[in-house]
Amino acid sequence: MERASTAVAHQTARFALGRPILVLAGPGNNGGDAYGAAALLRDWGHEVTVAALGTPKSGAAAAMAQRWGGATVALSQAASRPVVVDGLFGIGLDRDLDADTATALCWLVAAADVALAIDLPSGLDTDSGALRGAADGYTLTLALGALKPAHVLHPASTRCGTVLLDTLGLEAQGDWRSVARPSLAAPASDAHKYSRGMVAVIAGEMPGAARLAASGALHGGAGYVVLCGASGGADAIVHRAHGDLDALLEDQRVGAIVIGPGLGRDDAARARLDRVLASDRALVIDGDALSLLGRDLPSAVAARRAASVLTPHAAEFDRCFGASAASKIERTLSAARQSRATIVHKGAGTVIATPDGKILVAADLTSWLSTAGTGDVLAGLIAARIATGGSADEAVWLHGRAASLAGPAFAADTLADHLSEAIASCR
Ligand SMILES: NC(=O)C1=CN([C@@H]2O[C@H](COP(=O)(O)OP(=O)(O)OC[C@H]3O[C@@H](n4cnc5c(N)ncnc54)[C@H](OP(=O)(O)O)[C@@H]3O)[C@@H](O)[C@H]2O)[C@@H](O)CC1
Ligand SMILES: Nc1ncnc2c1ncn2[C@@H]1O[C@H](COP(=O)(O)OP(=O)(O)O)[C@@H](O)[C@H]1O
Ligand SMILES: [K+]
Repeated sequence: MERASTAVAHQTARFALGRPILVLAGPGNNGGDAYGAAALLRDWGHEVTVAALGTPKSGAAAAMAQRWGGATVALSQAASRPVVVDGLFGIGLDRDLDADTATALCWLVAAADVALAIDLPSGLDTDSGALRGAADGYTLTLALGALKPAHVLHPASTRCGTVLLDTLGLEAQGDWRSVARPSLAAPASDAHKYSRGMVAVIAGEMPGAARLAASGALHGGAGYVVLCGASGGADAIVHRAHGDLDALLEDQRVGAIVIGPGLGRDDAARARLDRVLASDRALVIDGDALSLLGRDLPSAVAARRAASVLTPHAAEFDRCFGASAASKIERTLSAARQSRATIVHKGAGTVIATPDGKILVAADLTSWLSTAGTGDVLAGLIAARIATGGSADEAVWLHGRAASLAGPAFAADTLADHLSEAIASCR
């Protein structure tokens, strides 16, 4: 708590620039951090007011309140100040904020020029990222010890402002980490198109979606991309008829197959899906393929001999694994274990889980990705990374970077054009 209060005081001082500071102190250790920071800021010469909610419950927090020693006002009586430090609740919040607390907090945060949350904005569920009365408008959140799921999961993440992490020297081992820029080498000097990674995309009723996936694979670094059952698309994509599917599944050079984008849900689609599932090729299973399998998906995929990557958005995830109130991280991990597949659970705050229990979160994806077809590009890109010996999280990072490079209001058709620059930044 000493280290936490000091970190909070330092960050606050950097932003306060002499302006009056209001510190909100709750009854738990989050409040303890707040009292300790208030005492330091006062000792450094800042004008500090403390608004208290309840009395400190732990010995450590009580000691910090004693160190503050000065007067406190009740939260409900607090006047606004240009700088607000929120130490009402952190990871110990176990129920919604009551209406009076939520109202006072919302008003004080909104009225401040700078609002800093200690560890978490008060009123967020740490593990699920659900809103439990939190205010809007924080400038920054100083995460203490380690990042918590609420810092990266939607909707909580949208309330945090800029998240800064101070590990406090605790070396806390989290069970998940953020998707990071991969390091990608250029192809070996003796590379050829097949050794670079060969990807097959199986088309269906809506060939445009499969074309987008093929384009994602091609621009994502694959050496050879076959589009099976659809014509058109980039000139470098090789076309095969649906009649060639069995031969393609036998082709040992094929490193990964994408099935699902635009596949359709009729009998022909189902028959193609069953043939592909029975193959010993690595698969990326997306869109209609996920919906066709529905609740049969976990067992159908777990029975496969080769690797599978599933790329559901929220509705597809529920269709395959059932709806639940548990956190996106827990649900994705459980789905990965059940299906013995890597799951890329898409959406604002994409969560990736592997069957061996590794969890990665991509929190800072641009919301311009929410346009039709970007998921198809991602499916192809994942296949390209897998066919070249890489991983799904590399693809998620590249997809996010390409979307940032594409700028606002891009169309999925142009997203793959930015993958080259995204890959170039991964040396
Ligand atoms: N752990 C570490 O390593 C470190 C932890 N650190 C800090 O400690 C923080 C966690 O502290 P914490 O565990 O005391 O929880 P915290 O969020 O202060 O609140 C819990 C209190 O609130 C109460 N309560 C709950 N919900 C409520 C509600 N809606 N409305 C009203 N009351 C409610 C609940 O009591 P109850 O009323 O349920 O008896 C309990 O008294 C963490 O975020 C970080 O800042 C750092 O100092 C450094 C390292
Ligand atoms: N609000 C958002 N913020 C960030 N990324 C998003 C958001 N909405 C969607 N995405 C991303 O955009 C892609 C959309 O995929 P998907 O829903 O399958 O669409 P489609 O099937 O039309 O391609 C996914 O990669 C998803 O993570
Ligand atoms: K807080």
